[in-house]
Amino acid sequence: MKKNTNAIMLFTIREMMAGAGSTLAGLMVAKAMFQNYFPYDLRRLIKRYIYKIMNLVYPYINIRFPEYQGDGFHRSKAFATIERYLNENSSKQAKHLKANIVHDNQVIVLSMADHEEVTDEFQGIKLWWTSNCVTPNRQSISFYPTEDAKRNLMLTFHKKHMDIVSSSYLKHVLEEGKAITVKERQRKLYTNNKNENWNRFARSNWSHVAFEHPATFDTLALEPNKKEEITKDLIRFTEAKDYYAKIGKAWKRGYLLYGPPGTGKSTMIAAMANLLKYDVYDLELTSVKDNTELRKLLIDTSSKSIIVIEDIDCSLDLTGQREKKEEKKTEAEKKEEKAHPVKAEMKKREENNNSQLDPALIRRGRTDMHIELSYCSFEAFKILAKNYLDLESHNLFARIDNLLNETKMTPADVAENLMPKSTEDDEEACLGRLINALEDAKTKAEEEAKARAEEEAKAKEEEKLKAEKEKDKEKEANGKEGVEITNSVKENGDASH
Ligand SMILES: Nc1ncnc2c1ncn2[C@@H]1O[C@H](COP(=O)(O)OP(=O)(O)OP(=O)(O)O)[C@@H](O)[C@H]1O
Ligand SMILES: [Mg+2]
Repeated sequence: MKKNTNAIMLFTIREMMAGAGSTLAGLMVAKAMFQNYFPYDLRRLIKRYIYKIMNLVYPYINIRFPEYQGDGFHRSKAFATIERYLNENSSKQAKHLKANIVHDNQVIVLSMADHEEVTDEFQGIKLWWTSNCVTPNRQSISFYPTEDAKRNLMLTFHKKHMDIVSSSYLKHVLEEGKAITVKERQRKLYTNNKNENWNRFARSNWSHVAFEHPATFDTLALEPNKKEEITKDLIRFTEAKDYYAKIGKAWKRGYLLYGPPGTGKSTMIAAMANLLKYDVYDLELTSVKDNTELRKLLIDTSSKSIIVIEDIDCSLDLTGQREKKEEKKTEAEKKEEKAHPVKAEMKKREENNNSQLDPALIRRGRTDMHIELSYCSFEAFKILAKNYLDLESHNLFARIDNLLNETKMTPADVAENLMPKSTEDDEEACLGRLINALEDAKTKAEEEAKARAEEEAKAKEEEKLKAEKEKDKEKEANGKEGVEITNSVKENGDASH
């Protein structure tokens, strides 16, 4: 039964083909006659008049955007951008769509299938876009690879709208298309840290992987008003292209994020990248040879990118100040650092605060906004409790609020305590663990403060004793001198007599 159906279908097509064949044959004969019996000049004249008449009766203008331009090897950027723009409309309007699977088989992007038409409206005018595909007619057998089908997009509109189309519609299509491309593209995390797998012949100085950090401003534990201030600043910046051009300033903005380890500096960078849909360039300054290389790296970044320099205070001594600081270290300090390198590194990181940085680096213009990320506040804790336990309130919150006021704990440590460690770990257990950790931290801090106070008191006592001894010594010395003076006075006195 099924076989029969197929057969009927085939028959019908053959019928149509036969009909079309006779029409085509008729046209071919007419064309051959036209070419054989009319002299060249007369043919040209006739063609010109035919076009003129066509122009009079056909009031539309067609603009064709081929997929490949020039050498035929490079896909036209305009084509790709227009395609993106049309995808937004076509997936709602067109009945035949093509599915393109992108981003490692994770995302399906629908686009207009060949020979589909969609309408668009702009400033009250109507325009039509058609997608065409011309397959080369191959009549001979060739050993060479076959030529691909040529695709193009055709824009049709009434000729009275030519001004609007050329002055604003095309610009609008390209800008919208670009914005959609940015929104949908697989973002990348670039790094200039060349490992052993580094391809020496690669054209770029950056290597990259897909950027897939899930952090967002919603999940970032930070006071809501600070969050709002930062996100508003970022959005204002992205929308200020014309403003930057007007004031003659390069369209870039520097943010200095500072704070102890585990307070969310790197997390915030990921949240910024996700908010703006920008690529991230992780610039490892210690791998940069000199200024020329740095400049090359910066030139080689794409637009819409966030360039991150982690631990800027530790990675490069821009003014040689750190070297001087190193030189000033006492032998004992150097020995201590060698014996406990991890502790020394932690200390260095703890010193990572605003005031320790080279002023040239953090002055306005280089870094426009300074953002301090600090120990976990109660507001920040509430966000973490929502993220990790889906909890908005609990009777243990008040206790945690008090403890957070009394002791310092980084959001990283709070998060670690809140995270359920087994299936039996319920919210009560997680909050209880955090309370224990906070109490431990408080006791430890108190003990440390006590020990420090004792040490300070001891040092002061020692200092006092030392000072007293010095004084005694001085007195003794002064005493001797005094004696001598007395003697000399006496001698002088003697001499005067
Ligand atoms: N403010 C925060 N909001 C949400 N999660 C946070 C926050 N701070 C820290 N975390 C959690 O702690 C982990 C470590 O934080 P992150 O790497 O952002 O800290 P950092 O400030 O960059 O530290 P470092 O100075 O060591 O680089 C993150 O993966 C995240 O899970
Ligand atoms: Mg970090």
